[in-house]
Amino acid sequence: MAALEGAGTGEGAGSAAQDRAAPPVLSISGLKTQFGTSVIHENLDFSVQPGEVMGVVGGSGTGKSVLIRTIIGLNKPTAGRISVFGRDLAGLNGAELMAMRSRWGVLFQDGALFSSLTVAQNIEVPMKEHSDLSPALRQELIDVKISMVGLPPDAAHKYPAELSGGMRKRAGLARALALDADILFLDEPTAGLDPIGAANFDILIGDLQRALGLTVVMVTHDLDSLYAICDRVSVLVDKRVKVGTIDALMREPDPWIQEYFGGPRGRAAAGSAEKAGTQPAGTA
Ligand SMILES: Nc1ncnc2c1ncn2[C@@H]1O[C@H](COP(=O)(O)OP(=O)(O)OP(=O)(O)O)[C@@H](O)[C@H]1O
Repeated sequence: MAALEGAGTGEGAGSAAQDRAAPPVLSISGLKTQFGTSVIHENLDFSVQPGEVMGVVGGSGTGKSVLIRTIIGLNKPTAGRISVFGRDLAGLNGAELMAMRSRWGVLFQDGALFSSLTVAQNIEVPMKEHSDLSPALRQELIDVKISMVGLPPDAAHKYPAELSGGMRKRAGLARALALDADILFLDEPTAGLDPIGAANFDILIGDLQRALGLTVVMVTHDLDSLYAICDRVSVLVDKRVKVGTIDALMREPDPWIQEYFGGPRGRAAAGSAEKAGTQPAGTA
């Protein structure tokens, strides 16, 4: 990883506002994850800068979802250190961890909404858990979040089963942003959407990232998303991570990386990004 970390200096497609000189928002060092005898990550090191959109890719089973779950504390690292806003997560007490959790939002693949709650009630869950806002203020904020993710106002009273897949993802995003998060973790946000729905969701994430100054860490299989909104990409391969701009990664001899970015799908995504005038990450 070290050879590539910070390899590209060009601004990416996502967030021109990222500050490479500032202390990282997220810093991972020597991370090892093991389940029984199965080692998933070995000695991972990487960091994410404020305002950066970091993609996370890798073959099936390389531990992309486990990485996100480990960062947000749902899985305990076997070894290594995870720091967010300069604080080692392992050193936080319960109250500090709770406060830290209110600074990030998470959107899992299926939106992970509570099926027995309406969209408004789903968005209200983190507000109730992490804030002492009055019910009236919560209601006002819920309306703002619903509109922010491009849902119609009447979506507030609908149950997840009454929404399309794309709308469910938007509702999940509204819930992830319920508390004005600084960091957004997204696990396969465009999975299951048709290409137009996926492209629209990428645009929404890019717009929100810029408008709110978010730092985004996004697991994806979607090459179009990588080109459209990511500044750099972390590739999980052989239990390790290689981090760089797409441009820098394409110079990596690793066969999986070559196939992924240089294969037919990678070339098609690069071609459509060029046609659409989207600047591929790190090729400035
Ligand atoms: N709690 C757990 N206990 C044991 N093994 C686990 C656990 N969670 C994940 N794994 C294993 O860790 C490996 C990585 O899983 P993960 O879901 O992170 O893969 P992924 O890279 O996200 O894959 P995909 O692209 O297919 O979704 C898999 O082999 C999985 O079976």
